[in-house]
This record gives sequence, C-alpha cells and structure tokens, in this order.
Amino acid sequence: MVVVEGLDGAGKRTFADRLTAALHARGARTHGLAFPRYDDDVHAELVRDALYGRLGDLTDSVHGMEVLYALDRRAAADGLRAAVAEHDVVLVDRYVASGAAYGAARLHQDAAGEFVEWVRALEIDRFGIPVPDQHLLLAVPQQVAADRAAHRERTEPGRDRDVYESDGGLQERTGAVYAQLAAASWLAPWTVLDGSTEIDTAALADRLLG
Ligand SMILES: Cc1cn([C@H]2C[C@H](O)[C@@H](COP(=O)(O)O)O2)c(=O)[nH]c1=O
Repeated sequence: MVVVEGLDGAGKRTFADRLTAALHARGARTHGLAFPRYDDDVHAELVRDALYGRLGDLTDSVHGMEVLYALDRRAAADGLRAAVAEHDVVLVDRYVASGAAYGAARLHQDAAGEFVEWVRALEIDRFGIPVPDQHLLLAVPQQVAADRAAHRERTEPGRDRDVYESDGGLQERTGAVYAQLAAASWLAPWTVLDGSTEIDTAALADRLLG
C-alpha cells in the first residue's frame, strides 16, 4: 500500500493518475482510493458533514475530527486489506498521516508530538487499520498549493472549499508537520517529491514494482 500525502492543491490527484497510468503501462494491477471517502457510507458522510460545518462546533475539536476520519478508515479497512491481497499496488490518496499532520497543525506546538502518537495508537493499535508500506509526499510551497486549490474551485463547479482549505496558516503548519513525519519515517518510509516540477512517474513506477 502506497500512500500519497500533501497539502490541499499539492496535485495529488493528477500525480496519482499519472503514476497509475505508468503502472498500467508496466502491466501492474492497481487499485486506487482516497480518504476521506466521498461515498454514501455513514462514516464518510459524517466526515463530509463536519468538513462543511454541518455538525456545529464538532469541527472545532481536533480530537473529535480525528476520531471521525479514523472511523472512516476503520470502516474501509477490510476492503483495503482485500485490495492489497488482489493488486500489485494499492494507491491511497491521504491516510493516517493526514490525520496526524492536519490535526497536529491545529494544536499548540507543545501538544503536537503527543497528538501524532495518539493518532498512531488510535488508528493502528486500537482500530487495527493496516500500516502502509510507504508514503510519497508531494511537497510544494504553501502558496503554490493555495493557488492550485483556488484554480480548482473556479474550474470545478460545485466544489466548495472545506474549512481547512481556506486557512493559509494552517496549510503552512501542516506542511511543516509533514516534513517532520517524513524525517522521522513515521509509520513507514517516506519519499519526498518536489510537487512543483514534473515528477518522473515512469522511474517511480519501476521502483514501486522493483
Ligand atoms: C484523510 C484526512 C483528511 N484531512 C483533511 C485534509 C483536507 O483538508 C480535508 C479533505 O481532504 P480532501 O480535500 O483530500 O478530500 O480533510 C484531515 O484533516 N485528516 C484526515 O485524516
């Protein structure tokens, strides 16, 4: 299981599409999914309700939001394990590390380390969510990500910004936490990719299959 992480507007979706095409060109069987899920599962619905401010002040609770994201992942865990068994590469757009990075970025710096470990204990130890094999972090300057997110908002009708996307300071701090998680090889190894340049997805596909 390969997890793609990055700020809102880092280009994860385009990158995942290109990487998937490169994997298919090599005959690999792939499966892709994204968290939070956007289907009619009740857990996914609750996350979406919270993200768009429809659950009152639950959205203000860092731990409350993390529990919702974690429940969404727990509900998908059996399907994920089955997908891993049946495919060469399962590409996941956002996973436990998003929970750690976005949550820690909303807390005071002194509480961030403890929160990151609480996320691991909740999701991996208590919920039994599968540990990924590796992370690919699409690193871009916060302004680049913000410009891309704004562009997407203009060009994709009906796609409103969620509560996090409108907060540039939060995105900046999230980027810093991602860098720390990558440096610490949190949960699994991390590869940091420069998301502001064209990434060599062919070479990456070779490496993932190698
Ligand atoms: C999966 C996940 C996403 N998020 C945030 C990142 C995004 O700002 C927002 C929605 O994700 P998305 O834009 O990738 O669909 O939710 C978390 O805070 N924790 C999580 O566990």
